[in-house]
Amino acid sequence: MSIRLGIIGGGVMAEAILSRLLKKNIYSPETVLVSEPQSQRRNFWVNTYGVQVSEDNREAARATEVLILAIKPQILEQVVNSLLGIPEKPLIISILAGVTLNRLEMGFPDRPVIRTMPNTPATVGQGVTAIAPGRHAEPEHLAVARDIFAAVGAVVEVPEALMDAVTGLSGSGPAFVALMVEALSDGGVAAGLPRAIASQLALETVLGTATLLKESAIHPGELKDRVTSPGGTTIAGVRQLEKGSFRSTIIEAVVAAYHRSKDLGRSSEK
Ligand SMILES: NC(=O)C1=CN([C@@H]2O[C@H](COP(=O)(O)OP(=O)(O)OC[C@H]3O[C@@H](n4cnc5c(N)ncnc54)[C@H](O)[C@@H]3O)[C@@H](O)[C@H]2O)C=CC1
Ligand SMILES: O=C(O)[C@@H]1CCC=N1
Repeated sequence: MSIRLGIIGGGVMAEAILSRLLKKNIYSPETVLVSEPQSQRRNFWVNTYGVQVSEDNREAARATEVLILAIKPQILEQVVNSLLGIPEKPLIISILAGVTLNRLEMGFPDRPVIRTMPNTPATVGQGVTAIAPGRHAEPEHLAVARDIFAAVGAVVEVPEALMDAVTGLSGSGPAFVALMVEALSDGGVAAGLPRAIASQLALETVLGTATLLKESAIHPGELKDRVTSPGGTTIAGVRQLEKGSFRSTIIEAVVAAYHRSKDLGRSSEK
């Protein structure tokens, strides 16, 4: 059977995306090929998902429909070189942080290319992916990319100039939120809770608050006002957060990740 979908780099994000595509029967395992240099990881792919595997990137590039680049930005050049002269013309979808459409189109001249930024909640179908089409991407290519990422969560289309900002926020954001869940749990333990209960309370609080904000569409500041009783417990905590520059620290974390994404893009063009 011919390969419809090729994936170069079978790591964390490849698995987050492909596991859902397979689960939703958008691709069947025998039509997918993951190219991955680590033999242990290749075995994992075969044993867990039944997809085809290879250590040769050119095998993945035989894909008739889509080739997803899921390697680290730092090895893009090596991967581009490994694919020089491939005759097939699948739609190329990059999930690489920072790497510009200009760089991708230099590596894959005249081919349809779409730059995207998914995030790890894709693993449970709760991701959000921003997509930006390249010069040769037609509406039907965009539709294919939308279908792929809709299988793992929400999809937004943004101008390419905003992709580094997206990376700083939703691409890196799951790590920032995970740190916050961990810190909430630590706070509970510091106040005397057993760890297991503290972790459950922390996680459910973040999940419940996010769901409430999403379903009610109220502004986060309004929700904060609803929780803070005059002279109560919450305002005592908010006061401490403000002393510790909580919001400013998060803002600066997103901006630092945005700058790092830009740096990765610049290095990949050298
Ligand atoms: N981890 C995350 O939360 C997100 C990552 N990304 C982007 O996704 C890309 C992949 O990230 P992860 O999955 O986290 O990395 P990872 O390190 O888990 O996966 C990369 C895979 O590529 C393989 N690889 C190394 N050299 C190769 C080569 N020459 N040819 C083919 N495969 C090769 C590695 O063995 C590894 O399995 C990165 O560009 C990153 O910027 C995008 C959104 C979120
Ligand atoms: O840390 C990184 O570079 C990747 C891109 C977005 C999330 N993880």
